Amino acid sequence: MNNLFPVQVSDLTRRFGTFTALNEVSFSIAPGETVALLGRNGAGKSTLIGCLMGFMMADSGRIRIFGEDILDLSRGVRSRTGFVPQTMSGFGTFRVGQLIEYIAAFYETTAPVDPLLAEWADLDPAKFVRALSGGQKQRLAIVLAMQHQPDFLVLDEPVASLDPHARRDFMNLLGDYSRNRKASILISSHILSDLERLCSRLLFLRQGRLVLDVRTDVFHARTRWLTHAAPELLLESLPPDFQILSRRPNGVLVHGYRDDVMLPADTVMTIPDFEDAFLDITAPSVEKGVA
Ligand SMILES: Nc1ncnc2c1ncn2[C@@H]1O[C@H](COP(=O)(O)OP(=O)(O)OP(=O)(O)O)[C@@H](O)[C@H]1O
Repeated sequence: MNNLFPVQVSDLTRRFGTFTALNEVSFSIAPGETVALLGRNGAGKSTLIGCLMGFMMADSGRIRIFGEDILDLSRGVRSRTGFVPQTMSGFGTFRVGQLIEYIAAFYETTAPVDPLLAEWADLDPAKFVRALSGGQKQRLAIVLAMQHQPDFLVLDEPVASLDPHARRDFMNLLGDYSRNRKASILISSHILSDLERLCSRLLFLRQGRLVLDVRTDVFHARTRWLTHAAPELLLESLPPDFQILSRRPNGVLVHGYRDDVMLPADTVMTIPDFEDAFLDITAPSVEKGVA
């Protein structure tokens, strides 16, 4: 693992009683990378995010943020991180403008909110937080997490309550932010089309395990459905570097596909749609026999 990566997660395991919510998860995030955290309900995304943000302790494994252990982060490193929760709660008695100033003080930020972010959020600073709609609260949560221009930003389903206009504009804003600032971004969302467009890397979690960690362009170039009337023949012919992600009665979804591999005659190769691939890769029923 590259020591210079701002985010390094190694062999992270988190249990709740006898249930293992995260199972030896390892990955890192480079500067300027926007990484999608993908998985069904209960796959472990929020647990992983909780550990990454220091809200929750892992049972084993290690997290380093900008070279520091998550259990012992300096104020300097904390001020380089930002977090957008699924829903914003509390602070109802603050006015929007007051809360923005209050949170900015923790980061020792004196600069005003970036005009593009402020324009996108379109919030009335005089309004009480308790009087905001769900989507407006989510916009405020985003402003609070990004106003100090973090170098590592984590977003846990940040767009669920945003309308389609606000969602599209925010995704564009986030893409520009990551490119311009070279920030490392981890985002979980169930809106796959957004993640496919925005993210340069994909992490697929299934039942607490990281089953695939891949660059988005590589995923598209090298993930294929292979089907054959005699699927056992097809399976026997697959080279060891083809990772089987999912099985169906007549074939397999593989990652690592190359054109130069000889497959049985009449093998049909198709390019999976991203949503279909997600459903197959993350389905718990395919656990058996899958790499
Ligand atoms: N405090 C807890 N006590 C017991 N089990 C928990 C606790 N928190 C989470 N879990 C379990 O851990 C697993 C992972 O939960 P987690 O919230 O991380 O999933 P998720 O991928 O974020 O799901 P979603 O998409 O629904 O938000 C689930 O099976 C959940 O029931």
